[in-house]
Amino acid sequence: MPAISFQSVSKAYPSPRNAASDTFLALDEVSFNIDQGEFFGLLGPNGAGKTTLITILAGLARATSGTVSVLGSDVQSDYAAARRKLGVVPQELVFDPFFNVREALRFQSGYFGIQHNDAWIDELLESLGLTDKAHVNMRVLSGGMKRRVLVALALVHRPPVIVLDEPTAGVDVELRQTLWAFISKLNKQGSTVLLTTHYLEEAEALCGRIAMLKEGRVVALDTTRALLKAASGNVLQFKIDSELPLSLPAGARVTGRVVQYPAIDALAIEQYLAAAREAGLTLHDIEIRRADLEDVFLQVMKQHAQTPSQASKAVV
Ligand SMILES: Nc1ncnc2c1ncn2[C@@H]1O[C@H](COP(=O)(O)OP(=O)(O)OP(=O)(O)O)[C@@H](O)[C@H]1O
Repeated sequence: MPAISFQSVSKAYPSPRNAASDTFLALDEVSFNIDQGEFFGLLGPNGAGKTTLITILAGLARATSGTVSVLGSDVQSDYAAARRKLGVVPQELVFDPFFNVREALRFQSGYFGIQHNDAWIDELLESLGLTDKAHVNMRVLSGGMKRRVLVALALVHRPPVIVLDEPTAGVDVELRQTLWAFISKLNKQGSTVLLTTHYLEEAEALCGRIAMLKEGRVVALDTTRALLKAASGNVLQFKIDSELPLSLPAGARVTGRVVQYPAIDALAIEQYLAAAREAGLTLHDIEIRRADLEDVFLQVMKQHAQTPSQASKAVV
């Protein structure tokens, strides 16, 4: 039995552009399974439909069509059972301002009918670096501390399936390390993890399999290893002091002073370097590296660039 199953999931919202009777498909026939024990990444650009899919998984929104189940429990028809098996860390910082941290965790335990949960609550506080905040009111915690509490709240009932929706957006390095060490430990102990993130180096390091969504459709789904292997070869990277001259070949990714060219072989690298020399460019910190998940992501998104028919994907 899969940990999570999405079968032909579609979600239509009222169209933001067109007449009131029009709808817009935020999810379009999304189907895939996540096996028990996987660390699975769900990636996609802004607006791809990741949060919509997670909201449906958490039973907080209804799919327009299709079915979703958690360890065999349908998220609609068997909501309570599915919810008990899931721990969802939401993207938004939602919390009750009247409780301190320990009270909030006890209250959440009660919601799931769990009494005497203090040993596990202590372990959660300790693992997430929250022990000295246990008696602090949620209202006065910093954003990063509130995010830690959200993780603890999601895990308070020891769910076998953990869903993290951009858990490291805007959080410091220390929390990232603490969080990933803890989540990886739970994964090694058998928990299934579904992660959405825009930090592709985190996804590359943590996830065994990855699905990429674009405009509500799955456009790539494979092991991280296979996705990286299928990417076209190497990347030539260098820094420049000036603008990139127009005479240089197209296809560069430019971030500030850093220029990156996808380079299939040595000949391609030589050609880029020759073009730079002819243009009189001074190159610094020249480096040739293997394509990483960010390169793969950009390649996949480019392959599925919006076509005119998709641009007007409104369904009347
Ligand atoms: N309640 C809603 N009503 C109408 N449209 C919505 C609603 N919620 C989301 N959408 C639209 O559905 C699409 C998918 O949004 P969603 O939030 O799922 O994307 P996402 O992949 O999570 O993006 P991000 O990376 O920015 O969090 C977007 O075009 C969004 O504007």
